[in-house]
Amino acid sequence: MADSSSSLLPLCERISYKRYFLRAVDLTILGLLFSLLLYRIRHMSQNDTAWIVAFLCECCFTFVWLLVTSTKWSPAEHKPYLDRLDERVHELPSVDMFVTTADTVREPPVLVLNTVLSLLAVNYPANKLACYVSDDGCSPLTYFSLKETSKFAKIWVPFCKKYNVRVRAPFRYFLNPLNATEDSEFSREWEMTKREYEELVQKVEDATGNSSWLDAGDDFEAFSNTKPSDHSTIVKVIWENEEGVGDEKEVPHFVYISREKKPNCLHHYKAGAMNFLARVSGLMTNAPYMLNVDCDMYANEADVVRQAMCIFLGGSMKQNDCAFVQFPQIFYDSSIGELVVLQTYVGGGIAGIQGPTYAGSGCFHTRRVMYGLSVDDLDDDGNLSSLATRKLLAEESLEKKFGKSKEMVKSMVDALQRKSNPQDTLTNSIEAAQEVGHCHYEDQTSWGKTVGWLYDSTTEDAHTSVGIHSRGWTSSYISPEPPAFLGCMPLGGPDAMVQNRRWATGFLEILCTKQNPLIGSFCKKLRFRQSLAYLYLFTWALRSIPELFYCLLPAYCVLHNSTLFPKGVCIGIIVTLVGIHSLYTLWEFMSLGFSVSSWYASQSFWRIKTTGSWLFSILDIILKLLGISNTVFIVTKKTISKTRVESGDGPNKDSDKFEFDGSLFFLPGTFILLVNLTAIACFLTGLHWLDRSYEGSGSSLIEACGCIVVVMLFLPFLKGLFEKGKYGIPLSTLSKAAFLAALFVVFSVRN
Ligand SMILES: O=c1ccn([C@@H]2O[C@H](COP(=O)(O)OP(=O)(O)O[C@H]3O[C@H](CO)[C@@H](O)[C@H](O)[C@H]3O)[C@@H](O)[C@H]2O)c(=O)[nH]1
Ligand SMILES: [Mn+2]
Repeated sequence: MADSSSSLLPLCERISYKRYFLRAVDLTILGLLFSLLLYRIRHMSQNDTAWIVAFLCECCFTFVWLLVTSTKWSPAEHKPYLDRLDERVHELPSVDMFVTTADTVREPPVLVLNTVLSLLAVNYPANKLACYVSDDGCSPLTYFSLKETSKFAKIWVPFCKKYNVRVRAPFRYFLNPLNATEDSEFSREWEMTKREYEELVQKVEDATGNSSWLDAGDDFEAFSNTKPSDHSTIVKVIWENEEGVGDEKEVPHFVYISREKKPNCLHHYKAGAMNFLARVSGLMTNAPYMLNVDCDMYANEADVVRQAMCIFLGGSMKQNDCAFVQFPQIFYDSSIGELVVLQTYVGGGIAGIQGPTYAGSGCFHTRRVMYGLSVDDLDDDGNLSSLATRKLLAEESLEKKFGKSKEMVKSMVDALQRKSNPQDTLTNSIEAAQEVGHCHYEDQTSWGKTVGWLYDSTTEDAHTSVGIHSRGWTSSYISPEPPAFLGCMPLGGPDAMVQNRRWATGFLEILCTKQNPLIGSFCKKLRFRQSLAYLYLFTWALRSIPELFYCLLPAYCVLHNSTLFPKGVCIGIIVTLVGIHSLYTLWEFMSLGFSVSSWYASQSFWRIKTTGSWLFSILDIILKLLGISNTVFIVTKKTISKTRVESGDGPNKDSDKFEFDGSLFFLPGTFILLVNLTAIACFLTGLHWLDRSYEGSGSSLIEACGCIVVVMLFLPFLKGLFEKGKYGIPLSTLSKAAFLAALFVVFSVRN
């Protein structure tokens, strides 16, 4: 274990950034927002309803900016020192690695097997690793492709380690051609490995859609007569690294699991899958640390596990309160830099308070914390305090908390007391593993409530995260270059809208649970600014209402001939506000290597998703609270990118066309566009002066400019008016929007 001699340099360092200039910009924006509010209050009596609505919207924006300023105030991250780890830690702890998959169509098996290969090949002793794949689709195809993967892994893992390959997901590695000047042994092995990989892909592709191989033996019997939503638990040890000594040629343990599913039995989506993974791995290897990645997020950095260990084994006792280490989610196929920017600046800011939020993928958790421990349950030396031991380890309390399996309870006790007693052979635990995968196993236990990944939100990651921080733990953020994990993201369009709706719905659901950050801050151990940071995230959906109104206000004012913006020199407040905010966000994008067009696309997409997806999140919650329908987790569609890895590994910046479909998501945006276009047309033709006399206080060029800005923000919709096929707005959406726009225009002019 770690040599804790105090004279030694630490394994990691916390770096905090002061960012004085950016703080000044944040405060300036806040100041301008308050001046605007003040101006509105002083001129309230001279203006009409539009003025009040604008004031209310701006109150919301100011509140959000307060949260943003507090969140971004003091960013921090951790820097690991791998060489020091190698010098000092001779016995590395074990790590169980979890991959979840759910749907072979939306998540192509070739993508899943690449993620698995990248994990099996990391630079870490193979006898300290185990990889578990949870398949919520109960698909024989997934199982088949993983079995084939385990054969290829015996070639791939030694190859990667021998030549110190950097990118260990073959689909990315083989995109780059072989450098001809390399030595011939390497060339031969490279060619051979590539051939083997292509054969693997071919086998998997042949097996897709052709089920004759299902009869290939008893091994697939468990899958006969199963449906993704109705089947018994399946646990298959695909590869067991017997008597592993951590040699370079070894392949870590590799297990396939699929928990039981029955109609009418809640399975809690990914959170349920993660809890089953925690239990099965507890029974089999019981490693003190668990890595969780989504099936598309391959390890792009071979040293990633050792990097995380630098934090956990950091040396000082203070590090004991680090519950998890989160790496940012970076994407290899997206032109939208938005999430990267959000993670760097907002995520980095949260990291400087109590620690980053758990983001669902690319995260190392400590098993004990996931079993529900609080910081107070530990003594200074990291052992369970005597009080906690009494409280936690009483036999009946354990059963009530963790379920009836005796083996499970034993593994829990071992994990809580930091004794890892893995089974001699994994196959011994198969029976117990099947028991804990029963769909009623969690009934009346604490799973999903205080133990494991938390239920009742479609963003189980954020929910679990706030639960952990509320128990007093901290977390650490590492953002190495090149990125440790890379995944894929849907480009702007229906898939992205569905995903954003799920996130915003999930966040709002958390506000309705016991993990509401305000409760956490006042009654538990969530730090105040951390709770504000969570509040910033969790109120995303609510922002759709003021944003929707604000996109309609300029048009309303032009049509109704009323004033929206300050007059005279005070218009400078709005102009400066928009100018500074645009430059600030542009700088954020460009500082991370994104282009001006990517910034523009993101500003536009932000408006589109706020008024589209997030509005429906509010509806989701209302329906859930009324008991009419429950929220669902729709898996995001993932595609295998065929573009070459460029030197910097940055995201590709091609294809930024926005796609549409007939869903209601695109109705509000189309409506906003039509309304604003009508208002501009009316302004240009002078129609708004026909009805009434100009009294000096009506709308002017500035309100019309507001309409132009809105149209510019909804540019993908404007283009969509003239495009055909998937890039065009469907006629059904267009006609509904036109009808609503006509009502709006009549309402604005008559009112
Ligand atoms: O019933 C389910 C549904 C999903 N998944 C898995 O969950 C992961 C994430 O699903 P995905 O569709 O990729 O969601 P994203 O929105 O891309 O993912 C982000 O947001 C989710 C919360 O909304 C988190 O769970 C993810 O970890 C996080 O990366 C995937 O590996 C899925 O296979 C399951 O195992 N079972
Ligand atoms: Mn994903």
